[in-house]
Order: sequence, then C-alpha cells, then structure tokens
Amino acid sequence: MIEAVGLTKTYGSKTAVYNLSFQVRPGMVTGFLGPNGSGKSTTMRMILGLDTPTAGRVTVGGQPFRQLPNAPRRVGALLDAKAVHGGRSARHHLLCLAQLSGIPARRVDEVLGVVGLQEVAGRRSKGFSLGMGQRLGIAAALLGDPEVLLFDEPVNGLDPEGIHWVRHLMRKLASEGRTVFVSSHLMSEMALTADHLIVIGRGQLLADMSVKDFIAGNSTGFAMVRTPDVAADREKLTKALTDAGAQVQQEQDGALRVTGLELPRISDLAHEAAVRLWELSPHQASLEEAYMRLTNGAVDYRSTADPRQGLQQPAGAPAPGGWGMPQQAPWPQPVPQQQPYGYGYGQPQQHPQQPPVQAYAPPVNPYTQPAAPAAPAAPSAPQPTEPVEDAR
Ligand SMILES: Nc1ncnc2c1ncn2[C@@H]1O[C@H](COP(=O)(O)OP(=O)(O)OP(=O)(O)O)[C@@H](O)[C@H]1O
Repeated sequence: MIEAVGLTKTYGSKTAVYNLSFQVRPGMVTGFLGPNGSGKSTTMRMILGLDTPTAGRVTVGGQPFRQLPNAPRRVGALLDAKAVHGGRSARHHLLCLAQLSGIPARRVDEVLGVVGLQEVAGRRSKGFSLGMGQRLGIAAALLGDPEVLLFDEPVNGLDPEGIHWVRHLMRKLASEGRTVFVSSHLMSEMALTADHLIVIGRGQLLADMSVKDFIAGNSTGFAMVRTPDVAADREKLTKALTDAGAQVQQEQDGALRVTGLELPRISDLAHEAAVRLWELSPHQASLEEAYMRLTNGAVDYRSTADPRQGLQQPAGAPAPGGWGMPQQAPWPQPVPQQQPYGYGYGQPQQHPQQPPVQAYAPPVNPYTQPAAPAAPAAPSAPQPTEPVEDAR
C-alpha cells in the first residue's frame, strides 16, 4: 500500500503539490488523474524518493521508499521511458538494472517476453520508437517482480494493440494482489482499466473514490429520446418536457437528450402530447465527461482558436509568396471560436459538441432512411498477438 499524508512540494514560489493525503490499496488498479501540471509526476517522484517532500510524508508498505529494504524488488516504476542509455541494447539496459538490484539475469529474458521485445532485445534503444521505449520501461518496472507498481502515462505512444495489452497487464498485476498506481490522460482507457481514482487539480486532492462513484457523482445521467422525423412532433415534445422542468438538447441526428426527468415521466408526457416515441433509453455520462466537469476549474493550460491573422488570402488572390500552397484554404472558414468545456456545478450538462436546440439544422434521421442492403457480416476481430505471459 502507498500512503500519503499531508504531502506538499514547493519549488521556489511554485507549489506543485499541496497537502495531499490518500491511500493506494493493493489488489486494484488506482488511476491517478489530473490536468497538465497538476502534480502527478511530482507526487510519483516523491513516492519513489526521487524528490523530498517540503512537508508531509509518503510511505510504501509503511516506510519511506528510501528506507525500504530491497526497494527495487518491492517497487517497480515507469516514470520516464526516455531515461535510458540509448547506446545500450534493450537486453543490456535491463541486465544492468538487474545486476544493480541483485536480480538474476534470466529474469531479463522473461520480462522482454512479457513486453513483447524479444525480437529487438539486441538493438540499441536509441533507435526505438516511443511505443517500444514504453515497453522497455514497463519491462524495467516488472524486473524485480515487485508488489507495488507505479506507471506514469504507460500507454503514451502505444498502438491500439499495445494499449489493449497494457490494460490487461495492469488488471492482471492487480488481480495478483499487487498495488498498481497509474496516471493517464486517456479517460476512455482509465474507465476500462481502473477500479479506483485519485484526482488532483493544482496539486490538491479533488476526488478519491471508485470509478463508478466518480462518474455518478460528477455527471448527470440523461435519457435519449427519439421520435419519428416530424419537426412538429419533436417541437411539441420538447415543449412538453421543458414545461415539466427538463432540459432538452437536440443531437446531431435529431434525437433529444433529456436531463431532469425520469424515463416514465418522459413517456407519460409524450403520450399526453400524442407524440410517438421510437427510442427512450437511459444513459450514463462517460468518465471523460465527469472528469471534465470536476476539473474544469483546475485547468491551467487552455488553447485559443488560431486567428491566422494576415495569413488568409481572399479567393482569387495570389498565393502567399514562397509557400507553394494551393490558394484555397484546405479547411472550412471561418474557424469557430474554441470554447472550454462548459460544465458547471449544478448546471445541466452541456455537451461541448452539441448545438443548442435553436441552432439546429435538421440532420438526416437514420430511422427514416430506406432500409440499406444488409451489410456483410463483419469478420471476427483478429486476435492481437499478445506478448508472452510472464513466466514467473
Ligand atoms: N523540478 C521542478 N522545478 C520547478 N517546477 C517544477 C519542477 N517539477 C515540476 N514543477 C512544476 O510543478 C507543477 C507540477 O508538475 P508535474 O510534472 O508534477 O505535473 P503533472 O500533473 O505530472 O503534469 P503532466 O500531466 O503535464 O505530466 C508544474 O507547474 C511544474 O512546472
């Protein structure tokens, strides 16, 4: 188990982590989430004794990392996959780490197999792709067969097969009773991998709870309502629902996204308004939506739209000198102003890509299209070539 109590780290006038207290328990995958610069890597470095807390403490198995007997055999970590001597081969790099930690050399080939790098084990790591480097970093973390594992952005640069593999590896390690603490910005992946979440913003704890509770507590469920493609019916139903206190947003495909009313009530109101329903289904928001809503106020770095001032040429004008570009801008104009996600506490959830009802241009309702010829059956998904199982 990892335990932080009042953990604080300042760099000069910058407070990277402030008064963080949490526990990371064995037997589950704990996701560590937070916007860029929120203090995740700093926290992980303090767990591993690479940074000294300004205040508070963090222990692994009850002791500070630096006081842990045989620490490399008990804690494995992937912090920075690029922190490798590029002139060494993958096998040589792992052999060096193994020798430093008193780990038998045969273990190197085991972990090379686990991460799927056997074929390139003799190649210098400076020629490795980002994903291969990540795999090598994961191999290093597994080397000592540790009971506690920390992974900082382990799927960074991995291809879909690699992401799938990491997900299963994390879950397997946790199912063996290990403590698995993993940071990631990939919410869809975290939703599939993690059991528990610790979320920080600007160095402070925002949430410490199960994934299920996090989504339920930080998002609003909604009903998807689909009517026949008759604008008058849709408007009638929208009015009836709004009058009853619901918030109604129209989706691109004409469906209505309704919050604030239970499904039976929506059904009754549709019946009273004499509007037929083709769909009435409950939906749970995604982890990404819940995360956006929770961390909206703690984001330090937000993008603005690119105004490209002085770069746009009127149609027919000569191309800008020296660019050798076609005169027509290759993107639709004008570029819309990018808005930060607009979730606010207590506000109806506003999906950033959904236009408000008034701005709606009728889309094609797939339910009104003539039946398309049956598509050929999709071939079964090819089985990814899994790296060989850990031979321990
Ligand atoms: N050695 C350092 N010296 C000064 N400031 C630092 C140092 N390390 C981190 N910081 C600052 O502390 C804050 C937290 O950084 P940290 O790398 O821990 O964030 P993070 O959550 O891991 O970010 P990201 O998601 O972008 O990796 C940032 O503002 C960063 O600039």
